[in-house]
Amino acid sequence: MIQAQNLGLSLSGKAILRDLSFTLTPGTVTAVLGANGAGKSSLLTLLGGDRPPTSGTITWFEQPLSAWSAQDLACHRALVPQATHLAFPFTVEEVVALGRLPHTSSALDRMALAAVCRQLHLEALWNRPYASLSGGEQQRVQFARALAQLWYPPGEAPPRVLLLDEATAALDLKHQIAILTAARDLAVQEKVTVVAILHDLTLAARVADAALLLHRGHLLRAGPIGAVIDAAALSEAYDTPVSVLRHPDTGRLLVSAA
Ligand SMILES: Nc1ncnc2c1ncn2[C@@H]1O[C@H](COP(=O)(O)OP(=O)(O)OP(=O)(O)O)[C@@H](O)[C@H]1O
Repeated sequence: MIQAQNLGLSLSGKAILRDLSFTLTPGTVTAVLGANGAGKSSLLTLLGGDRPPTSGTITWFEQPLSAWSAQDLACHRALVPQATHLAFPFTVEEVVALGRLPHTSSALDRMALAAVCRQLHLEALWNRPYASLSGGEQQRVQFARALAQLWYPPGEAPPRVLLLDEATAALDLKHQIAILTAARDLAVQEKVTVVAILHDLTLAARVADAALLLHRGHLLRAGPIGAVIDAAALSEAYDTPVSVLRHPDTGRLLVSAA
């Protein structure tokens, strides 16, 4: 369980996040929603331990996040950013292997790389130079790197956190669903806590169990996804009329500008 209590963040004298309190449950996917500049990426940097909050506390699996060492954190949480440009001429395999750097067993590293390559169907890209890939292909490789980082042998399931910062924004429909389904599987099957910033609200309604809706650094709404995907709350958060409909065949929620 991850608990955030009265979180605040100020940068360059500006209040970016104010008084956020919420709980993230292992085995679930939580979407972080909100307009540009609402504070979503800033919140992810706090949740991943990359920056301390200015006020408030974060507890990670019964321990203050500040008590986790950098090495321990690296073995238990992975972040996929919006885009990653590398200055070195790495192959895809070498980029995915970066995820194993915090770990110490080369035998397990090989198993992790083989498992992730197979799971994400990266065989055809495996020996290609990373820089030669399209933006969407690079994003899939970064996701694979994060999965390799969080990979443990069957039977071992330490607490883990996967943070996705608009990680599917550059992907086509099929790969968006594939990546978010893989993240969801990791949550359901291995009790990983997944937190994903998503701008596509229909996609969020489809893959997330819960959501945090930010508005100008405040938590406007938090809870089960069905309660947060609400026309009035979304219209306020995005400062534009939003409509929420239900697909007549699948029953899934569809969200669009009204
Ligand atoms: N180092 C900084 N100094 C001052 N202000 C900052 C700094 N970093 C971010 N901000 C501001 O904090 C606010 C929140 O930024 P953040 O990147 O968290 O928003 P976001 O919700 O992720 O936005 P987007 O959807 O556009 O990616 C923005 O107004 C941004 O300009």
